[in-house]
Amino acid sequence: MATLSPPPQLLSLKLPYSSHHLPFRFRNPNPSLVSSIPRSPLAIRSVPNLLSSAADAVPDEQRAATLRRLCEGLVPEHVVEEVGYIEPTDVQRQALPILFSGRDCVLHAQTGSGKTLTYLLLIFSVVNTQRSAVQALIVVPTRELGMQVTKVARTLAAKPMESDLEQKSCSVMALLDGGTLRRHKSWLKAEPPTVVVATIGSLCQQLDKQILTLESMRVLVIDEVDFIFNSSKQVSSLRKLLTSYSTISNRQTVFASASIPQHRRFLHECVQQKWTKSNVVHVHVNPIEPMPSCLHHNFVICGKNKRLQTLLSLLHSDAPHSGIIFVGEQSEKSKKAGNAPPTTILMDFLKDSYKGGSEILLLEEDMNINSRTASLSEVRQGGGYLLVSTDLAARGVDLPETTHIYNFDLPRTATDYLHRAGRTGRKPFSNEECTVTNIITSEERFVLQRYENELMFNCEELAT
Ligand SMILES: Nc1ncnc2c1ncn2[C@@H]1O[C@H](COP(=O)(O)OP(=O)(O)OP(=O)(O)O)[C@@H](O)[C@H]1O
Repeated sequence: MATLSPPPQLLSLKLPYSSHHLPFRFRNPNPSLVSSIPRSPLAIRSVPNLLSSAADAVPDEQRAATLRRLCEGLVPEHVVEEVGYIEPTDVQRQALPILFSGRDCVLHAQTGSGKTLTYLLLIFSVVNTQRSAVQALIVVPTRELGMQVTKVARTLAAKPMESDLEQKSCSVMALLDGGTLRRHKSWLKAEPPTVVVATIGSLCQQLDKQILTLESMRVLVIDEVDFIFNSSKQVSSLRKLLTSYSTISNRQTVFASASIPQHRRFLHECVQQKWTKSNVVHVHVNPIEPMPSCLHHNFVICGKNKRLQTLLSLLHSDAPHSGIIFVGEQSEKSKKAGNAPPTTILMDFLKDSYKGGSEILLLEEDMNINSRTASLSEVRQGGGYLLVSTDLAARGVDLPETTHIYNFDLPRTATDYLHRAGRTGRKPFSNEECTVTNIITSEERFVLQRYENELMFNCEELAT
């Protein structure tokens, strides 16, 4: 699908504007950007049409609006400066005016398309740092994603030295599984942070003990919403949270994911259950191309007992600077039989046989929290890496330098494929080509074919 974006341009430039303060709580969006979006309840089915007609009605000059222009008068100046990007991605261009108008949104856009910045800009436009209360809550499925979102939010919130010292800066707390809840409890009691990024388990503990309350909440974001709804461990807590939040007045709700299976049903349920207001907007970017187009998909067929050797020859021929190797979870049966986990077998093999320069790191649920944190921070340090991971790294984790994905085991569903593949190709305006290579047996070819049909991409066979 054609994008609305002008040609690629230099990214990550800090804009040369002075950093005077604009009002934090000025909530009127640029009227011409949202004037064609009716405020009355929407027929959900008409939402995609409505969005495209809203975009069509926007004059060319506004269609090319910079991020700064979209945020003008709504997001504090120092936050806009910290963003650094000039051009909005498609999801940012389409969703920001709607979010700034106060509407609830389902952000449904490709992996790596900038959904995080979209909802964070909304949060910075809404919160009042003079109030000592938690006003925004971002729920994420994993500790790893939580740490990443917290880091981006804190970077954006950081105020420059020369800024108005009377204005308090926005504080961001990470309330994540594996953290020290006692420390959080004292923090929440003494000086509530403005924004909390939480995994649902840790969040519910604090809500149940009434250490954290929802009363002053203005924005609730559920990131990777389909994953949390699909997780038997997390879904009931999420439903409970959404039901409690639905009683709060003056609230805004945002759901985000690159995959929202049966999205019409989901939207219907959101309205029925009052998780969102009835005029919720479904911002669906690139619906006919769910997979980023810069990805090349390959497969190699080999026997089950040849997979390690096949991976090794792929690594030697690709010589990836930075790559992720996804491995399936160990089955209960294999655990009971006392077998070593597949991740351990693969790590041992690579450490012995792989002679490339990249550091080999591991990320999986069974590691202790400190080792998990250490692996990801080493990867983020730059330099080359080969990260061996279970699906723990498949959702939301942003490692923009990753150029190669290897599915050592085929993912269980097309949705899992989409998210694993989406750990590469994460530089929105880059032409860099990234590859996803699947190591499969001949029996698995038809499963991969099914994913290709479902996600509308082509996979090429590599000669061995
Ligand atoms: N306007 C922009 N211009 C250039 N890069 C951007 C822009 N907005 C965000 N990015 C960068 O794009 C990368 C991907 O963004 P982000 O992590 O928000 O993707 P996402 O849509 O949440 O993906 P996923 O569905 O995988 O979670 C990040 O490194 C982010 O800094």
